[in-house]
Amino acid sequence: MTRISPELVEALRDGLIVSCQAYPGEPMRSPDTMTRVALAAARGGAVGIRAQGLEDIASIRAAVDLPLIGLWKDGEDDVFITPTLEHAVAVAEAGAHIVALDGTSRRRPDGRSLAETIAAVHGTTGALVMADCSTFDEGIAAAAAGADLVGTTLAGYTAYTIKTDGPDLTLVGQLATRLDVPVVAEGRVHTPGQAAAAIHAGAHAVVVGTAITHPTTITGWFAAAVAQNNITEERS
Ligand SMILES: CC(=O)N[C@H](C=O)[C@@H](O)[C@H](O)[C@H](O)COP(=O)(O)O
Repeated sequence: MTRISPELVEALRDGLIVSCQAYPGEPMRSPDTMTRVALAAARGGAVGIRAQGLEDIASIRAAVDLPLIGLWKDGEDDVFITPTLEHAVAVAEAGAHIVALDGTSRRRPDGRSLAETIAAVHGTTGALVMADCSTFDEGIAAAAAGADLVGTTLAGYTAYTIKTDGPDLTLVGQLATRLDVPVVAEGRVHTPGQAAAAIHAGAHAVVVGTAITHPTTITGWFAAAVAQNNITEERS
């Protein structure tokens, strides 16, 4: 077992982590494609990569020499980001330096508490843990449960949180003020300005996914703007 050193987290400070994920059935859903996307992100200045699925994690770890946050989305339950200890251990064994897992207060499918899960990941794999949270209280609880990093990943994606237009910078700021562990801003960071604002709000690092690595969504943004422009011109 190799224990991941804290210097790896230090290497993420004030940096951009690029999330390279394609969803089931999408054209870019293949480990080779995601690895190429991650290599391209590394060339652009990413200090870390976030990747989903065991094959993508293994492929990216072999090809990209950057800290790797891994997760495994699975199941139809509310808790779907690396939902059980079994998933978390598999993510670490696939090559993730940091295992991202659901850090909310919701019941986990295997019945383990967050603290039990984190302790077991630390004990059996040596990987670090990033807790993907949705509220201030969850972030505080996740740090107390032993999380090495706390992310705002699920803010706006639980039944009891509101999806802000853009990243939830208020939550980032509140957590960064209170916590000793690094806070990672993640979710709906769509512009360079928002990424910079997240660091300014106190984030240790910022994760950007969709706006860099999901061409279907990005194309949709442009297509909608062009269509809107056509409507405006027709009216004038
Ligand atoms: C809620 C959820 O399932 N988030 C996932 C977590 O890994 C991904 O689908 C997101 O793309 C990622 O968090 C990055 O966020 P954005 O794509 O908004 O930059």
